[in-house]
Amino acid sequence: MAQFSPSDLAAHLKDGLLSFPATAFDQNRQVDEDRYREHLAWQSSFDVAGLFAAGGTGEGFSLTPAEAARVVELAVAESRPEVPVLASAGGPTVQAVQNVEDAETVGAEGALVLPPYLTECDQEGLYQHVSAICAATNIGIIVYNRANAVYSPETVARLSDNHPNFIGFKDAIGDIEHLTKVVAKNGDRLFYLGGLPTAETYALPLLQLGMSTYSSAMFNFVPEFALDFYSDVRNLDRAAVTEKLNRFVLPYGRIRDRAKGYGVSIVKAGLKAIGRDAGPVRTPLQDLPAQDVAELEALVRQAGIYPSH
Ligand SMILES: O=C([O-])C(=O)C[C@H](O)[C@@H](O)C(=O)[O-]
Repeated sequence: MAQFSPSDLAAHLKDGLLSFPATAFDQNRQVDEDRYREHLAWQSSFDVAGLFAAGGTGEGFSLTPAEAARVVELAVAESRPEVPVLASAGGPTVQAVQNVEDAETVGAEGALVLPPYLTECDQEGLYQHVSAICAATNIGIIVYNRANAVYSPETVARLSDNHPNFIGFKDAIGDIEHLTKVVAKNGDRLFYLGGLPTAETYALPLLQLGMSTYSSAMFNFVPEFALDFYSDVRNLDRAAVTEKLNRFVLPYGRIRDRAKGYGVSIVKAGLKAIGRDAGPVRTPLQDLPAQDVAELEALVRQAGIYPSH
């Protein structure tokens, strides 16, 4: 049974940093439960507002529904009670509905709707897809505006009007005009989170648009730095944000840009670099070669942001 009502969950998440933990795999690319438990316990020991298990960085798109349910269950078991766990809902509508039903059963407080795989979709179809997901559960639902799932301001408003448990809008498109319209139309009824690859890069300008938080993939391996960065953003400390962008975030982005999909793979490389190996990624992603991992490790050390424990 969820401890947070959907509206309490939104209020809780909107003013803290959000973690998207990597899912640990063993060398056969099967979920490594022990390592995942260890990673989750470590992630939740920091002052983070929520843990999105089996999200994008958690390779939720590469998990079977049964694996996703188990990963969320493990996350719920390992997370501190004050840190809510959210699941993901992906693929076709029947699977996404299954994902949220499973998530609620294992104790998740909410779920993020990932874009459906492969097909194009228009507003009515997206509305019906998310409506079915919202109707299948009592936990809070957030949509992820990305790839083939671009929600118009009107579709977002329709979901808000018809589903009290629809609580949030996450963006990875970065279209300022679109975001302005979504926020202007939906206001405080929802909370808004940034989800572009390496969300820190955009955090300060997007705050002005109403996105008070974001999903930090790098929180996986440099949690203290990620929390300091978030605090600088919320304090509107432009000088401190710029210094941290130059010291780590932008050079990190240059390694990330070497191949498609590295936005996720580089997180596992980062975990390897700090001695908390979470194993390989699953295809279609590819792991970073050893020389890139070494470069990332050197960057973390030079930046002085190796985790303290
Ligand atoms: O679902 C996810 O893992 C994401 O939201 C993508 C990343 O967390 C992105 O925001 C990032 O790379 O910082």
